[in-house]
Amino acid sequence: MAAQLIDGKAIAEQIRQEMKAEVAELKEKFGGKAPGLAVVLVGQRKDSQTYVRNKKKACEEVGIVSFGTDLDESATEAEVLQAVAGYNADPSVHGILVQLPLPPHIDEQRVLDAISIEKDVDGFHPLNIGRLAMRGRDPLFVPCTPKGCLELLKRSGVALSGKKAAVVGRSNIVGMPAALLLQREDCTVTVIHSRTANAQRICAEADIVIAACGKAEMVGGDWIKEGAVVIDVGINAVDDATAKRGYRLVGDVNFAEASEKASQITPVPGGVGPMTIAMLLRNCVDGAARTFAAEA
Ligand SMILES: NC(=O)C1=CN([C@@H]2O[C@H](COP(=O)(O)OP(=O)(O)OC[C@H]3O[C@@H](n4cnc5c(N)ncnc54)[C@H](OP(=O)(O)O)[C@@H]3O)[C@@H](O)[C@H]2O)C=CC1
Ligand SMILES: Nc1nc(=O)c2c([nH]1)NC[C@@H]1CN(c3ccc(C(=O)N[C@@H](CCC(=O)O)C(=O)O)cc3)C=[N+]21
Ligand SMILES: [Mg+2]
Repeated sequence: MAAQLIDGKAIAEQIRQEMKAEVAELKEKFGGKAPGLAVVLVGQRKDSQTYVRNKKKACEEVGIVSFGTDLDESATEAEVLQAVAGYNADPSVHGILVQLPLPPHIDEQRVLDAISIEKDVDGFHPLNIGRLAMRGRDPLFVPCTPKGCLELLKRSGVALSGKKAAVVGRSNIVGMPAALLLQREDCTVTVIHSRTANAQRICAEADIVIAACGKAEMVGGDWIKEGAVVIDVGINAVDDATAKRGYRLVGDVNFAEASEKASQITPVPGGVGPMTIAMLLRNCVDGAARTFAAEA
């Protein structure tokens, strides 16, 4: 039986429409003040430029003012820190995102730690992650990609409490926070990583699978339990001379195989990617609303 498609692109579009109305209300209530998002981009990576462009477009659609600093690949760490400090101090900026990865000569941790926790819309600050991990505590911001995965599950009517979930990958920005979020929803979570023995067999026991291992189509049909819900975070470019851009995107899940087993599944592209951007805007609007209320 073929799985039902979870249409991330359509759901993200709907969320942007909801936020558009909220931003208009905020403006009304707080004397015309609008949420502001600043994006710092270092270097000329094609994929990073694409995401940053998509973020700016989405901001405009929703009514968020976007700010940007584009630095050369050769920029120093001090220059990046200076851009962050400027946005930390700027009252019209409510969210700051430093696009990753940074060039190797720049210390990513030092830059991320410099972002004011009140403006950490990526949710990567250790204080936000720490609170996410603790019972009875709440972070100011939840990382956008895992938050997008959970939003897809909720809006697709997937019950989470008491379910077995498997997360393939344990990175700070996707796998680990995704596992924490599922656990907060009362799933019983197994985290699978590169040293996990019998990864396929363990994954095949899960009712819910979030795949974020960065390996094209690694999660095959035999990793998926009949009827499981599959969220594919992976974005992998594979060369394809017949494709418009010379490559096409595939996920970390073998879609053709997994969709024969799953009850619901996200596509790549058009799944988690658009939700990541929608959740970034969500965090930005929430941060601005908190700040406006505190100022009023
Ligand atoms: N849609 C979106 O918005 C986003 C998509 N992505 C995509 O999601 C994927 C994951 O990204 P990210 O978390 O940054 O990647 P990382 O490379 O940082 O992490 C990959 C994780 O997968 C694990 N892993 C690698 N190989 C295997 C294996 N053979 N078996 C089991 N686990 C394995 C690694 O284990 P170990 O810890 O042991 O090394 C690691 O924990 C990528 O495809 C990326 O492009 C990322 C961000 C946003
Ligand atoms: N500080 C920081 N925060 C991030 O959130 C962050 C980052 N750095 N670095 C890179 C990753 C990756 N990421 C994506 C965002 C959108 C799509 C997206 O919109 N994807 C479209 C396709 C895009 C295309 O066609 O190339 C889709 O899946 O349908 C993908 C990936 C955010 N990341
Ligand atoms: Mg680095």
